[in-house]
Amino acid sequence: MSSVGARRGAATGPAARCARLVKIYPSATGETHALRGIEATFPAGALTAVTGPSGSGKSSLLSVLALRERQSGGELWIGPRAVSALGARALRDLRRRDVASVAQRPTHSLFDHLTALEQVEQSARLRGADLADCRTLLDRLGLANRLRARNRELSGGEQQRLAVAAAVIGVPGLIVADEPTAELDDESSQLVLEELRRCASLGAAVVFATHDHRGVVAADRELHLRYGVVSTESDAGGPATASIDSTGRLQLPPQALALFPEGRARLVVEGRGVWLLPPGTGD
Ligand SMILES: Nc1ncnc2c1ncn2[C@@H]1O[C@H](COP(=O)(O)OP(=O)(O)OP(=O)(O)O)[C@@H](O)[C@H]1O
Repeated sequence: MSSVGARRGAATGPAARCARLVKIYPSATGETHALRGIEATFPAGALTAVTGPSGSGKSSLLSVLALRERQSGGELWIGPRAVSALGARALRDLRRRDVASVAQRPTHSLFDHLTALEQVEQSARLRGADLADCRTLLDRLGLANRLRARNRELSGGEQQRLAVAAAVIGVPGLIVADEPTAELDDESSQLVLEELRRCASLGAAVVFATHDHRGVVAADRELHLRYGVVSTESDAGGPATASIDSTGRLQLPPQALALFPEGRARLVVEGRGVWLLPPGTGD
């Protein structure tokens, strides 16, 4: 059984959770604060779509979640384990067996010298999965006739489906995919989303970034990022709720922000709610 989350049905606690997560990229001209205190939970058995405008921090969040990048601050728990407390060996084991990722550019997740079947078999071996499942999986993703093809012989869409296959074989507890349907037509997109759904139904926590309406519709929940924080959260088809972080901050949507040109508000706590009023206005 995976150490990350519940497997084979019966989903229980979160497969991953982050609190006050910060990611800062240093550069010659200064620092970019890509994540500014993310608070989020990624439940086992659920498909979470991470959305938001370009530059809002989706890929940065996914890279940290997938253990490809270390956070600059805050905490990330994978299953019960705080990532900041893990040594190199424990991290490597988690990456191999429990956390799978599909990079935004599929070739970054693939090896040029291996055939499609060999790529998936390699992941299967690392996770102790049954090698016989590899062909079936590639078949489900529409790649049955590309088993012996190498990357350079595959189309962008085929590479993307292959990267998904290598990530999901053996159903690791946490599957992180950066825009896994970006290169795909409707039919192939459907195959990928069905495969991610199958993994969730087997107990994996699936987290994927998307600009794609098809992806949002297929997900159980949506986390919407703006300026490196979770702006709103919603469950499938339900209303979005604004996210309030552990320090009490919440992000106003742009249309509400326009009501406060001075960047200040008067807070009136009343009964079960709170009024947010431009300074100087009456009750
Ligand atoms: N390796 C890096 N070095 C420096 N800055 C980076 C790096 N990666 C991302 N950034 C910056 O961090 C911010 C968030 O980028 P990120 O790629 O996480 O956003 P995104 O929401 O995934 O965008 P997109 O939808 O365009 O992929 C941006 O300002 C980006 O320029």
